[in-house]
Amino acid sequence: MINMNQYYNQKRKRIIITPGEPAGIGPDIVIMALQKKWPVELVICADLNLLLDRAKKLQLPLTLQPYYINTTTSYKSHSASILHIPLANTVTPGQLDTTNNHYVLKTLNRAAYGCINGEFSALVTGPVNKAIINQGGISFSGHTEWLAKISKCKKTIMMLSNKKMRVALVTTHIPISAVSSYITQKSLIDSITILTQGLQKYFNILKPTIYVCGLNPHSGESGYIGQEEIKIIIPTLNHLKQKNNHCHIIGPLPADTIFQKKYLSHADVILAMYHDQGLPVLKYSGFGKSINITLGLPFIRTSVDHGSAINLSESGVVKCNSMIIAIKTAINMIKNNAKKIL
Ligand SMILES: NC(=O)C1=CN([C@@H]2O[C@H](COP(=O)(O)OP(=O)(O)OC[C@H]3O[C@@H](n4cnc5c(N)ncnc54)[C@H](O)[C@@H]3O)[C@@H](O)[C@H]2O)C=CC1
Ligand SMILES: NCC(=O)COP(=O)(O)O
Repeated sequence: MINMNQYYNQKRKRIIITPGEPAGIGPDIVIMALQKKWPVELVICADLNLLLDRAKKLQLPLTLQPYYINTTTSYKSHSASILHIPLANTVTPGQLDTTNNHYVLKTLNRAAYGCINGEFSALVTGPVNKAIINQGGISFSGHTEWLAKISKCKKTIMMLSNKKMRVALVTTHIPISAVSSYITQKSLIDSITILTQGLQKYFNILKPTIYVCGLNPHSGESGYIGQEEIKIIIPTLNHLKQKNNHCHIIGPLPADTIFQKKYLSHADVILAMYHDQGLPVLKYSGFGKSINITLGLPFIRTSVDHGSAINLSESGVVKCNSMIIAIKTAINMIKNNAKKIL
């Protein structure tokens, strides 16, 4: 039986968008993306006046109608529904302010709980500034970890994607000194399982081919440059290769040579061991045209590939391609998942 939230969401798919850090470019890229006509209802979870002021400064048209759960709005360009969450303090673009941290997290929490309870079909996030949230006394390492906590998920997967490649990570926002301790049999099995299920469910890839990076230079050089491959990664992958029929696993391969055409043309995804092993390659191949997807949550979440770029807020030189691709990908993920439910 569906509840009232799900009923109104099913009538017209709703996507909730959080613009993120109010002093950064999040509001700018959301307003820019709203200049297009979208085939779903977009609900912006933010301060109404922040968006109207920013649109004025950017000289872009914007119409925002109050969001009501039991009415749906028509799809028009430069318009959206607004789920108003008031700012704590007036925003000066380009100036981070800890007093607005709770606002940022309130928008995120409201949007995430709305996805969990079926009110929205997907969450698209704009960039937050992790440092200012921590500076205000709240421990925050990223949306990925925050949403996992809210959703009570022990493990999720960060996967970035563009036209050339997908890159997923075993570990996310942790210090480099801690990475090795997070590379365990369990974390590898969980990562590959979540990745496989996510690619099947949302991208229609029935048996994904996953190329896996080693951790150490040259994948440990037979144990002479690090032992993690011999002790953990190779035995775990061998175990999965024998037991797991749901995906093709290749590796571990040295991270410095895995990102070449002959592998990428066969790989559905490259699984890197840590953030800066995989993401610089992906961002070099398409920064601003890539997106970030969290797999393993009980709802769809996509995001931009860039940060809050506070130096560019209101500058008018900001690019919104990543936000547009994040919304389009969320729509496709909703469609692919719906086909499986029917
Ligand atoms: N999804 C999210 O919430 C993300 C948040 N961040 C956070 O953002 C903050 C700033 O991070 P940075 O490392 O400085 O990365 P950044 O992506 O904000 O900026 C890197 C460079 O790219 C430029 N840039 C970024 N987005 C752009 C756009 N849409 N159009 C034109 N130029 C753009 C910036 O001006 C800067 O020169 C950090 O707190 C970081 O943790 C970073 C990545 C993703
Ligand atoms: N490098 C990706 C990034 O920092 C975004 O992380 P998240 O906020 O989406 O967890």
